[in-house]
Amino acid sequence: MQEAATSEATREYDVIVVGAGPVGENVAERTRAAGLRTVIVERELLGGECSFWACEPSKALLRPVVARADALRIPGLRAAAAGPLDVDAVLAHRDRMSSHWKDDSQVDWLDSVSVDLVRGHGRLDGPRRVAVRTAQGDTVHLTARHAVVLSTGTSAATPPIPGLDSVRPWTSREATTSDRAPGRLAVIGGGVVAVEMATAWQALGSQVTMLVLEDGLLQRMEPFAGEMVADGLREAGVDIRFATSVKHLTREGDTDGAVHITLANGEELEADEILLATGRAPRTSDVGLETVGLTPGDWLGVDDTFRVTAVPDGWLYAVGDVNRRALLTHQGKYQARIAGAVIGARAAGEPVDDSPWGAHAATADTAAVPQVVFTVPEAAAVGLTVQEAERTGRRVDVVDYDLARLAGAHQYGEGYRGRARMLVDPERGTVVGVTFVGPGVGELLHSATIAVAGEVPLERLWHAVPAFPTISEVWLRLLETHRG
Ligand SMILES: Cc1cc2nc3c(=O)[nH]c(=O)nc-3n(C[C@H](O)[C@H](O)[C@H](O)COP(=O)(O)OP(=O)(O)OC[C@H]3O[C@@H](n4cnc5c(N)ncnc54)[C@H](O)[C@@H]3O)c2cc1C
Ligand SMILES: NC(=O)c1ccc[n+]([C@@H]2O[C@H](COP(=O)([O-])OP(=O)(O)OC[C@H]3O[C@@H](n4cnc5c(N)ncnc54)[C@H](O)[C@@H]3O)[C@@H](O)[C@H]2O)c1
Repeated sequence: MQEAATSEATREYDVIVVGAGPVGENVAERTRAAGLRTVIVERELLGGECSFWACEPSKALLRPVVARADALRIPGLRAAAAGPLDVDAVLAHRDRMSSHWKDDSQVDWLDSVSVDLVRGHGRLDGPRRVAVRTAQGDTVHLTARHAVVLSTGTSAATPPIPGLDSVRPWTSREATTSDRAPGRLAVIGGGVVAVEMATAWQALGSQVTMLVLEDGLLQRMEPFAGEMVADGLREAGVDIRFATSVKHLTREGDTDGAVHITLANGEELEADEILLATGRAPRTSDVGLETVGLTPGDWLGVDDTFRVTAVPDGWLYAVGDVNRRALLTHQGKYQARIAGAVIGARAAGEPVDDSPWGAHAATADTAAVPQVVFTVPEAAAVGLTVQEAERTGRRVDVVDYDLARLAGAHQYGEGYRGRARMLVDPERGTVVGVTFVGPGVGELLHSATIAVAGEVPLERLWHAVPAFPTISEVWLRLLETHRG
């Protein structure tokens, strides 16, 4: 399909998707595959945050760091890997993995799946209507027969710290795209962006200081994950300050002077750049929510089929980061597959199966969300943590295992350190949560996701034999430990 030319006439589609990040692209592909005429609206680059300012560039920065840490554990390879990273080569690799911030291949793909594209800023303009302001200043009016989908994602949240604007802080965008390592980088936050970007820039030559409100990292995971990731960061030279809040910021001079950071406890420190890694805010402040009775700037609450619950008649859907169910690309794409199918079924007058684990309900959003944190060591988790089980009053058996005892871990690298935790529902005899921390565990996570989402009985898991000598033998050890 060609990019649409602008005109004042209203164009009618079956489905309008606003926001062509990974989620919007997948919704559009699915509704088109269901036979619905679909248009997608994008104001920046097709591929969204994930492709250009988040997952892809950040993982490209981290892969050499993680690979080098692995190589340093291997006899015969250690000496070869002992030197510093080739920073220019890493940054060039990051640029390639971000397609040099061009979306031509995405445009070709959209074309190949027969979805129309309108470039510009989309806003709701009353029920089933979207007005797109193009870069040329024209307005394209669109109307939808069946559904409008908002998949506008999130941007970095900015905390109310006095002086913040005047220091021009880095957000995740600058942290993933910078073409140089600042001499001193201060990071505010202790979540996923903070630990990943601290890992990357420390290895690329910055002296990183983390300023963390809480007394641990990665608060949504099991506490041992944050502890082991903190150990790894400290060993790499990162200065982590827990229970620390920033009171005031100033920057010397106009552009590249030092940032002065005053902490609430009165301490002062300096940095060349300061990164805000303090969570995300929904991109809903300028998408016309007020024209359909919603409040601009709010997250969009949805049911399990992604209909926005506060809007009558079921024509408005919100999919991906913007509904706040799980701020992850793979989970957003799962939501997109479900949303595409349900919009298709409703348009065709077919029955909707929104029962738990049905074709049209995103049950995994609440039962089995996997996440890998790409640090040294990696942290990977799916399903419940002990804290979540306690909060929701769910009884669980907790089974722990030290990964260093596995033959596969010894083969993986000398001095391997890692931990695993499995949560079992004692009544049903199924796994409801798993956390792994250690080198290489990211690739192990899907086995846990299958166990949790598949509700595989422990008796049957006993027959799933892990290969020797791999780290996946942890499954056997966890089951043996549970049996006593
Ligand atoms: C540094 C970082 C690293 C991350 N790493 C990972 C990772 O390794 N794995 C993982 O699973 N997740 C990761 N994430 C999370 C991941 O980036 C998001 O979950 C994902 O991008 C959400 O996709 P989305 O399509 O919902 O939104 P987005 O990717 O934000 O896309 C939304 C799109 O909508 C467009 N848009 C917004 N408003 C309008 C409008 N009014 N009109 C037209 N277009 C509009 C935007 O331009 C954008 O293209 C990371 C996030 C960050 C910040
Ligand atoms: N590998 C991955 O899967 C990956 C990588 C990066 C990001 N992400 C996704 O992106 C999302 C955003 O990540 P994030 O790290 O920005 O958010 P987060 O919610 O994980 O962490 C936010 C951190 O900021 C701190 N914070 C919040 N307000 C603050 C304030 N006023 N002052 C000081 N600290 C403050 C919090 O205490 C917390 O430590 C995550 O939900 C995650 O799902 C995923």
